[in-house]
Amino acid sequence: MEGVDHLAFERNKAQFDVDEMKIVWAGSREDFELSDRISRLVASDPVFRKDDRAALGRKELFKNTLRKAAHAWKRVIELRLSGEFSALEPEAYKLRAFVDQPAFTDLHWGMFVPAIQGQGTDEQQQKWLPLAYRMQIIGCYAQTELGHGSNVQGLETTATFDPKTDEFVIHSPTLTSSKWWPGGLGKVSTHAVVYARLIIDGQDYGVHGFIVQLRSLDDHLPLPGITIGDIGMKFGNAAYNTMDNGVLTFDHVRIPRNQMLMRVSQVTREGKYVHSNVPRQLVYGTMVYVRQKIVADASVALSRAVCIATRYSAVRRQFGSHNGGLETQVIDYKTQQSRLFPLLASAYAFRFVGEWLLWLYTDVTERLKAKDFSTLPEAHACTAGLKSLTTTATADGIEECRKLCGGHGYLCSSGLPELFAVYVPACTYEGDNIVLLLQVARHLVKTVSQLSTGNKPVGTTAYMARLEQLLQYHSDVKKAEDWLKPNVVLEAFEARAARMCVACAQNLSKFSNPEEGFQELAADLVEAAVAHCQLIVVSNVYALSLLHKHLGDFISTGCIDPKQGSLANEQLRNLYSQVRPNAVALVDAYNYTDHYLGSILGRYDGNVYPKLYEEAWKDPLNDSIVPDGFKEYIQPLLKQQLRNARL
Ligand SMILES: CCCCCCCC/C=C\CCCCCCCCCCCC(=O)SCCNC(=O)CCNC(=O)[C@H](O)C(C)(C)COP(=O)(O)OP(=O)(O)OC[C@H]1O[C@@H](n2cnc3c(N)ncnc32)[C@H](O)[C@@H]1OP(=O)(O)O
Ligand SMILES: Cc1cc2nc3c(=O)[nH]c(=O)nc-3n(C[C@H](O)[C@H](O)[C@H](O)COP(=O)(O)OP(=O)(O)OC[C@H]3O[C@@H](n4cnc5c(N)ncnc54)[C@H](O)[C@@H]3O)c2cc1C
Repeated sequence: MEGVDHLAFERNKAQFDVDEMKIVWAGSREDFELSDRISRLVASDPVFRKDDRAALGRKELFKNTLRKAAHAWKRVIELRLSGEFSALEPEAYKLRAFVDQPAFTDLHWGMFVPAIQGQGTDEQQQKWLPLAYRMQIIGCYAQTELGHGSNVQGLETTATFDPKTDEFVIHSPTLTSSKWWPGGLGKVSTHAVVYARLIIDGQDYGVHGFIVQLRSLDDHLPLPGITIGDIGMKFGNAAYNTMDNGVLTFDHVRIPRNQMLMRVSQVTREGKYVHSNVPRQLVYGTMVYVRQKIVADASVALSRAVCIATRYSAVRRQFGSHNGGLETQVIDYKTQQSRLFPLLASAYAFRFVGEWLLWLYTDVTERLKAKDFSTLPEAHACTAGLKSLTTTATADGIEECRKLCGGHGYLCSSGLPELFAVYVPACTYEGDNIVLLLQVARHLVKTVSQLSTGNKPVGTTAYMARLEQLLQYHSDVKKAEDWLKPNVVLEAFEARAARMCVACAQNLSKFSNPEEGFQELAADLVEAAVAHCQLIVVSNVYALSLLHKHLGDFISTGCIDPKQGSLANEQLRNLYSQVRPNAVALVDAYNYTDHYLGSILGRYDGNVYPKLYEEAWKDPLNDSIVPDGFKEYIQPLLKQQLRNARL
């Protein structure tokens, strides 16, 4: 049977309505129709072709990115995808997603514009946003330095107020203060939001954001006192090398006072520092916004990998032929199912948790407008924790999908190597995942310690209010089906997270210096934070596979016993059998075009082998039958062997 038939057969097995599921995945019928329209539009546009990417050198790749970005912007305007004011509309965002190539525009729209929106005064917004919305200026987010990234308070760039001229002097005092990493900075941005230490009259007021023009709007040359370049090739071939991550130094560059972003705190004409009645952490607001976006995108990246691995696993056959019959589809191996189906479930779970986090983020944004800052710590902990959890699981999941596709998964034409290389920095950028989990742990430990003062935990930590009950809890699961009850699963996860947090809090209390204790117990704290974040995401299959993976936690905290652990495993196997006939339909529900998937192994028609064979011949090495270099390097060897043989 040919691959084409395999997938048609698989699709016929589905026990649910795929079209309905497409709408569930998209969020609504309107969202589905929009995604469907835009993905087809991108797929049919030759400028957005991407199958030639792997063979391009850096310069060609980058020029090609500029071309795509300019064309994307043209299409946004022509199709009126940008709404009245900006490309931060869902339509434009979708177009960007389906173009599927990181570019400076991500940082312009994703960080520069939100930084001005969130941290600029009304006056500053009126001045800068129209220019940014029309892309008459292009901006980036210049926070990280060569010497400091995670430790934002450790940044060294200075912005010294000069009362004589009513200006700030932006300066890079050391090599390690060079801005290093900002995307879009290296070759494109005309402006940046630069994070620097505010110095007034010799006093250091900590890190603040400043709008700084970097390049001339006429000839694109760096302005006086500014040195900029690209930081060099990154992991993977094409992958993230479409982005000009940059290095930037300032030599006493002057900017007007009104270019400090002054929503959170201000510097007056007289050089007085005034802090508004708002938490200083609002300066970190852009990071919270992007972390939420990253969580929403995790399901997209994971689902692409899962779609490729699922379709290919249904097409691929190895072993098990009897009497000359067909070999077994690798998707029928229980080990394949136990590796693949939890990822399939995770992609769905992350899709829904992304929606929930968007709700949480929208809620906190509305509250902030009304000067209610009460949910800010919860929003920070959830965005940080879920960013960490989902990106780690997605990066690991993409790599697992590559392995699930055997040798062919290692070919660029499988789409998986590039997907991994583009995705994996998400575990580092916008906050290193461990550093972010430690932020969650701080929030949890604080929540536990405040219980005794009568502070009622809220939001995702509300379960801690039932601490006594959770500390007494022992699962009453008696048979495998009991693990299908959502409450049974949820309680086990709550009890495990609560016990791990309490254990950390108790161990911390043994240290006279809490900071020292926090450093010493960091590994346990990270595990408690993971347990809490997993609790936020749990759902049936996903929850049980997690429970199985972290069985040690559940047993060692006394939430369940080993027998109940085996029952969970038994139930998991039952669930895999139920998922099996639906697997291909479940990935079809993502509605991805072949252009977007960019994978021969994941083709909708399953026609894998002929296309793999065809693709191999397109490699530049196959342009000639005898390779360049044969005469210089191969022939002499062969002749030498011949001589030796004669000797
Ligand atoms: C052309 C066609 C059209 C195209 C249209 C396109 C449309 C595209 C639109 C959007 C695209 C979006 C996608 C964007 C893609 C972007 C790609 C990503 C690029 C990556 C960019 C970056 O990496 S930017 C740099 C990020 N850097 C970090 O994340 C640094 C990490 N470090 C920190 O965040 C912090 O310093 C810390 C969390 C580690 C805190 O350290 P520290 O302990 O020193 O804390 P502080 O003393 O500073 O503060 C302590 C106190 O504050 C609380 N807190 C900390 N952070 C926050 C926060 N963010 N919010 C609220 N509260 C916070 C902390 O909990 C402490 O609280 P206490 O109560 O005092 O305990
Ligand atoms: C592709 C890419 C794009 C980026 N784009 C931008 C951008 O547009 N703008 C921008 O400003 N920045 C950008 N960055 C920088 C990025 O935000 C930082 O690299 C990131 O925040 C991690 O910080 P770091 O490099 O200082 O890592 P480090 O903090 O040096 O991490 C190194 C190791 O130390 C560990 N570690 C650090 N602190 C602690 C701690 N307190 N406890 C325990 N372990 C710790 C980490 O877990 C990690 O294992 C980008 C980075 C990448 C890779």
